[in-house]
Amino acid sequence: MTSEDIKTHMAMKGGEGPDSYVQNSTYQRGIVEAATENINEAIANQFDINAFPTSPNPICVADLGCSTGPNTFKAMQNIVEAIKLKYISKGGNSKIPDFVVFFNDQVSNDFNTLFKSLPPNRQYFAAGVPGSFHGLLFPKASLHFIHSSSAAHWLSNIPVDVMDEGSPAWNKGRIFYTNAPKEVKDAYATQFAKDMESILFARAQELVSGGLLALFLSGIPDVMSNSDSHTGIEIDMIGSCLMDMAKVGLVNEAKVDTFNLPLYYPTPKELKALVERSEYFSFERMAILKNQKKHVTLQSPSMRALFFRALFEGLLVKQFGNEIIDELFDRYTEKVARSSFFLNPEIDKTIELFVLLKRKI
Ligand SMILES: C[S@@+](CC[C@H](N)C(=O)[O-])C[C@H]1O[C@@H](n2cnc3c(N)ncnc32)[C@H](O)[C@@H]1O
Ligand SMILES: [Mg+2]
Repeated sequence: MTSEDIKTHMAMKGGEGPDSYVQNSTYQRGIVEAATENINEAIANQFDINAFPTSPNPICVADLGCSTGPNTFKAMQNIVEAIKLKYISKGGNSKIPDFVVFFNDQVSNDFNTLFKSLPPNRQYFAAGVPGSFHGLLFPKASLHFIHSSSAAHWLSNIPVDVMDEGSPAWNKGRIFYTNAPKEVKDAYATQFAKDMESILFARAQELVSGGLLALFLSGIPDVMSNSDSHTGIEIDMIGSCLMDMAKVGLVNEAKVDTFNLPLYYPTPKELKALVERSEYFSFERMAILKNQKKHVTLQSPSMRALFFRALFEGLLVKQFGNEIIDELFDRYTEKVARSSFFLNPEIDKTIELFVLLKRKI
């Protein structure tokens, strides 16, 4: 899996069918809902409307890794409403500006589905921006507020060592770093650190002075080993289903060895250290959100299978072909149903991290 493969195959399952992201993203919706309060506070306390010359210039907002909807619409509506409210309450006689919302995702994202379902009564002009958020996406100093939810923990690349048979970080027989040797986890952590640096560098160019960057991403608590993470175990189980299939000749084992998922779950401490390193931003706030939705929305093993299928199908098809996907997720559903963690929600240690950064003057 090269970085080019990731770019072109990572997008969530398009369309609006039963296994699409649109139909299987209530979990991520829970994060957007839990974030509302943090966003409102950030805009009320840290968004300085007097610093931005508006009218006739619009306020520009971007959502990075927006996917196909509908969660992005809810997030963007909330941001626009909160900024408008600020103009009404604090702006004196100044006119409420126009708003432009830029919806960003990888080129392989199903933007047609996104555009078709844009809310008809939206209070903003909408545009799609294709490309990776690890690079520059917008002109210099053109954005006032950048938001990203459930996306910044996706990596741009698989660390080379993880795919190198001669390295101690060679990830044989697994597709993720959960339950892998420490070297695998460390290689993933290094890649995440690099990617975060690229994200911050690019955003620093694009934001106006005083502009805000609000990132929401999945993580694990500070005191915990990665194998305790429920999410990690569940992803690991996709790998173990693939290995079962390799044993009976349904997939090529070498392909499992070289396949690895481009995701990393940082701890709050780790993330804080990385963002504080940036010379362009002041660190405003960090919080841990509680997503109430996982166990409400993913009640059955088959719903969990659909959840992961909507996320990973593109990458899995690229590596293993389309023919194995139904069988893989049938096996996965059975494995989840038999596993003890499924019955015990307490094992789920995944947390949602929020960081708020402000572009320095
Ligand atoms: C789980 S979805 C989240 C979608 C939406 N933000 C939500 O909350 O429902 C993650 C999205 O991030 C996108 N993504 C991941 N890495 C990206 C990158 N480097 N550049 C642009 N989009 C990326 C994926 O394509 C996917 O659509
Ligand atoms: Mg592997």
